[in-house]
Amino acid sequence: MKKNNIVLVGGGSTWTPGILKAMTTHLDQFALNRVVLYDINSDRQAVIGQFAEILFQEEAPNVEVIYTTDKAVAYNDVDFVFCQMRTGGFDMREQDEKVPLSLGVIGQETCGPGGFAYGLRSIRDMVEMVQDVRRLSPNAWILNYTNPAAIVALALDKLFPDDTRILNICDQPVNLMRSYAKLIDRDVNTLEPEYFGLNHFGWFTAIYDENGVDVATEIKDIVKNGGFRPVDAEQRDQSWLDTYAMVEDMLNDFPDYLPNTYLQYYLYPDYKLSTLDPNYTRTDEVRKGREQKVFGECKRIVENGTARDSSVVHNDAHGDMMVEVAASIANNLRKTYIVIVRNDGIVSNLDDDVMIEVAASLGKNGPHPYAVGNIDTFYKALIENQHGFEKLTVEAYLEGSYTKALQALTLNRTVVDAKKARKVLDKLIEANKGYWPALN
Ligand SMILES: NC(=O)c1ccc[n+]([C@@H]2O[C@H](COP(=O)([O-])OP(=O)(O)OC[C@H]3O[C@@H](n4cnc5c(N)ncnc54)[C@H](O)[C@@H]3O)[C@@H](O)[C@H]2O)c1
Ligand SMILES: O=P(O)(O)OC[C@H]1O[C@H](O[C@H]2[C@H](O)[C@@H](O)[C@@H](O)O[C@@H]2CO)[C@H](O)[C@@H](O)[C@@H]1O
Ligand SMILES: [Mn+2]
Repeated sequence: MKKNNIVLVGGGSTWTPGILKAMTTHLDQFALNRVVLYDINSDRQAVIGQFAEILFQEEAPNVEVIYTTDKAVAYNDVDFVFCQMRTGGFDMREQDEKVPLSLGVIGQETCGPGGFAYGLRSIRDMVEMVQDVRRLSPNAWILNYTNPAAIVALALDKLFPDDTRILNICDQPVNLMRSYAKLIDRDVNTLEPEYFGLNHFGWFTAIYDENGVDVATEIKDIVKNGGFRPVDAEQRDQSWLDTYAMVEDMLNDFPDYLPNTYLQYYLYPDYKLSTLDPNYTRTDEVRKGREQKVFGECKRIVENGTARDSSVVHNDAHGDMMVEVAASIANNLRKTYIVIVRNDGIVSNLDDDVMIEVAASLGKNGPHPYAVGNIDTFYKALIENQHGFEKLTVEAYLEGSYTKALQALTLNRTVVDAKKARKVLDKLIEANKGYWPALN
């Protein structure tokens, strides 16, 4: 098996220790020669980088570990880029959530105006990353997890249409699959999904077990009676438990398919707004929770010189998926993953340029998506509206267009009212000075 050189962009991310741990436990599936962590923030990078050195020294001493803030080191001779950057960090995530909430609109990092603001920040850094990687490692696979993945995917598809080695992925479908599997007491690896939609905006239409039986109805019947929880509920903050509980409402209203949890913001914007605190949002929860825990634990491990006693830095759906996706490509395993690809007829009654999220076989030539066919009016209309929002967001960025930005926000189901959209847009422009292009 080929030993891969990989770089983690956003090496100082809160998710990095879990991903590194997953790498050390998947070496038989995804062999490693060199792991580079790259971040623009040297302080964050140093903490996680020193942890990485200890982890690999203990678990895989033959793998070279480097942490750096130098792109030339990071992107040189790479086989796989795992990208998970957050332009503007948690300070700007806080603005994405609190600015809309201050004006009575949903504040969420990937949905609605928050996702719009984050998208306009992410595009610039993501484009730069692709250009840098391609200069130094023309054949590297770029596996992107950076959010808002829907907007990032659309922008990269528009700007690098011939680059067939960029793949955008979200871990939420896998996390939902793991949660369903627990609900019906099955091994998730025996289940095969059918899925369509946009990122953070899709539905499972079927889930087949190893005998070809669709178990979606069994899952829906349990969820509709309440008590749906994430597989890793004991590690979750209350807001995530509330989010999973909303799947029951969605299914009772729209029983056709199992919905992605993020649809709650688009289907029940008034109710969700009434539950959100403009002064204490998910960013506050993450900073007090995951960020402190991860950085505190990495510092403790560095002081003690061992990671062997650590239960905080563990595998999770996110890390496992990132490594398993890379393994499926590197070793041509052609396993099924839900990924984001250009539609090009997969959903027959949607435009070709929509970046859809769909199940695909993943091998050395990339994703081969499974055909979906025609989708029903309700789903088609929801997706086309949301795609309009995403497309106009990308065009607003590329053209520096205030009008397109206003159109995008007005289309979004969490906003709708154009006067509200204008107020939110103007306040977001102020908050994002230095990150966004000028919008005229
Ligand atoms: N696709 C998914 O399903 C999924 C799942 C989890 C996280 N994510 C995404 O992963 C990213 C990291 O999330 P987090 O909560 O750990 O955030 P974080 O702020 O802890 O980590 C992001 C890191 O990226 C760094 N960074 C910012 N700009 C950079 C650039 N231009 N180049 C290199 N590094 C840069 C920051 O300094 C920071 O250390 C976010 O985009 C998040 O939305 C996606
Ligand atoms: O609010 P955060 O920062 O905790 O999470 C935002 C991310 O939420 C989803 O990711 C899940 C993931 O699906 C699951 O496997 C587990 O690792 O928890 C994550 C969240 O806690 C979403 O898919 C991502 O896009 C978000 O970045
Ligand atoms: Mn996601």
